[in-house]
Amino acid sequence: MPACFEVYVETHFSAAHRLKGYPGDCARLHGHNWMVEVTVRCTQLDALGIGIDFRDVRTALKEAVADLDHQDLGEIPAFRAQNPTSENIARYLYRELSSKLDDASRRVSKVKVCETPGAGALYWEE
Ligand SMILES: Nc1nc2c(c(=O)[nH]1)N=C([C@H](O)[C@H](O)COP(=O)(O)OP(=O)(O)OP(=O)(O)O)CN2
Ligand SMILES: [Zn+2]
Repeated sequence: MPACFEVYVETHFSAAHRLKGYPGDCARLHGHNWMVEVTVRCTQLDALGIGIDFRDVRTALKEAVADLDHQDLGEIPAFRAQNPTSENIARYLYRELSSKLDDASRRVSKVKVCETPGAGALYWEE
């Protein structure tokens, strides 16, 4: 069986959103402190025993999240045609991060987004 490590880094961002068509208060503009966790699957370790440096993951994650931080998410092009739900934000960040971090020996395996402690969504592609 091939060796497999998963390396993860978490961060937060603050933003406003509304869920168009939602049958309740989430249809109104409101804010969250979102938690985002990215997990990178690595099949090799370097000479230091590192699959991917936490710092490299954190840099990519902070760059991706910077485009969302302190924004009204509905005004961001990625969320004009789809609601900025946890699911859609997780998919958006997965694709942003995959384009920066994937290589021959590692790939982003999942992104987790939580709007409130204990409730969120995970996205991955198989
Ligand atoms: N599957 C999803 N369900 C909901 C989402 C979502 O993105 N994916 N989003 C919302 C709203 O954004 C809502 O603001 C968050 O709801 P909730 O987790 O219930 O948070 P509250 O602060 O409203 O918690 P209460 O304890 O209910 O006050 C809804 N659903
Ligand atoms: Zn919300």
